Amino acid sequence: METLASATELRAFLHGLPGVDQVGAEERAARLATRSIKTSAKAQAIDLAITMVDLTTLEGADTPGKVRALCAKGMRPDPGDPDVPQVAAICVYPDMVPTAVEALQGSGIGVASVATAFPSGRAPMEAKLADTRAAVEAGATEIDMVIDRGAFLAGDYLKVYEEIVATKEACAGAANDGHGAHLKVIFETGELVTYDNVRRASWLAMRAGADFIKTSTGKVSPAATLPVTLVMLEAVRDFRDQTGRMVGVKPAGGIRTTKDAIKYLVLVNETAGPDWLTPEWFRLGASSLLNDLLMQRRKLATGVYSGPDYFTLD
Ligand SMILES: O=C[C@H](O)COP(=O)(O)O
Repeated sequence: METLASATELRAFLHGLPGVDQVGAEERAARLATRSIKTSAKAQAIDLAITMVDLTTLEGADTPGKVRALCAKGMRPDPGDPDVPQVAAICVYPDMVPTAVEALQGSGIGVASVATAFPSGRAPMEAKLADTRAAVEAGATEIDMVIDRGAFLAGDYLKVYEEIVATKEACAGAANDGHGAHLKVIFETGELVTYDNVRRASWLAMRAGADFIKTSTGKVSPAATLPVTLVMLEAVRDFRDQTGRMVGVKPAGGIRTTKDAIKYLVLVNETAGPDWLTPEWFRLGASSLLNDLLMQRRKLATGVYSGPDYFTLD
């Protein structure tokens, strides 16, 4: 993160970024989405995708029992096959963090908490920071904050920048061995409307210290799309070229099939490059993708399609 001269400097920087070629981005994403991969590579891709899943439940009706069941599923996605890798993280609301921390103890799986008045981002700053601190103190290893889209769309970039900086500071709690929680910054790209805004939000968040940039909350349509993710992957690639710092990317919302997951992996490889093809730098935020990955994995291994009833619900 860096010290900014002023709101004027930030606005000039963001508006000085090259505009996104909308047609070009959409065509490139569509072209990459048609790329086929060999069966052996598909098996590897499915396992890689499983390791990248932030297995998510973000419902008003979430209960400790549901969160514990999700944690069990994340640790051992297919009880019938111990070779299936575990997921990257379990993503929950802040009040469910203690339950997830306890259930995942010793597993190495991260506990991601949404924060800063998720999903709208509409609350006084102090409430947003308290939200974040509570999650970190309860043991969250990752914080998925939402930006203030209203401020962004009104052109108040400095406000958004300062919120990200303050949230990053709140992530540096006493928990997590003193290293602090990793900060993912959610743009809600469906509300930012243009690819130019997505590029601006990406650079704004990265300059403010984001560890990850994330497309969506899953509560607004459109959520994650391939072209939006392409724009974000270009941003993290260019940011590393300029600063030497790597930032991760997390598309989230509406990703439900193995086919979709593999399209994202191809996009990562071809846009940011293979350095990003690890759970450290790329995640798939999803509430109901894991079962399809498990079904396709089993089908590849046995030739038999097990059907959704075979696996526990996710
Ligand atoms: O961060 C993850 C999203 O909330 C998940 O959205 P989804 O339920 O559409 O998979």
